[in-house]
Amino acid sequence: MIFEATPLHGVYVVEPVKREDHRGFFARLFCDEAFAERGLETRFVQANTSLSRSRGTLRGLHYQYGEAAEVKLVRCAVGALYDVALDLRPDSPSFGRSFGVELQGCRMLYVPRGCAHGFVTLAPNTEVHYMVSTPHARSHERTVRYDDPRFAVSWPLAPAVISEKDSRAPDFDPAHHLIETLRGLL
Ligand SMILES: Cc1cn([C@H]2C[C@H](O)[C@@H](COP(=O)(O)OP(=O)(O)O[C@H]3O[C@@H](C)C(=O)[C@@H](O)[C@H]3O)O2)c(=O)[nH]c1=O
Repeated sequence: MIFEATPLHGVYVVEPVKREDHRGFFARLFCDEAFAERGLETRFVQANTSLSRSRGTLRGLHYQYGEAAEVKLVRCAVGALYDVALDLRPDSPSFGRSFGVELQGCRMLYVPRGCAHGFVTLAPNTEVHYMVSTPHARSHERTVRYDDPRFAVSWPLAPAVISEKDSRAPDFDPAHHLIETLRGLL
């Protein structure tokens, strides 16, 4: 597996190595040893999937705070998407910056604790699969609005479909977004 560093501390684009033959290919999507060698999370407790019917469906930017902070390993299983990590760790050298990458095929994004995550779909009927390191904790969820002026995330297209929760997320406020609970996660 190839781990490409990004401008965000601890965020990696993960490229599985494909072993090709006349049938097609084989690739590892997760390898405990390869992740452990790089000090990355190896314990995932949930594998999630979502289907977005329309191109331009935007989900995010979501994270869990405090003890519920979670690592995500995200892959687009069907279709294509533009995946974004936003660094909310106050003590991170890349605090406040975002990184986006197109995911399709085997390419994945590793999103560490303390980063918010979201995506916009680039094709109809896009299916996302992602593993998370901490159980879902509704009481510890926060959303940064996709168009929050504080972060000015650059999206490749305007959202055509978005949940009410995501469109109504309040403007960034360190107290509401509890970013102090994301200190010390580096
Ligand atoms: C995330 C999650 C949601 N749910 C429920 C809550 C709700 O009824 C329904 C849909 O939830 P949401 O609207 O939050 O789904 P969605 O907007 O797809 O949320 C996801 O967005 C992406 C960007 C992420 O990074 C994920 O961690 C997750 O937050 O599923 C669970 O039961 N378990 C879970 O782990």
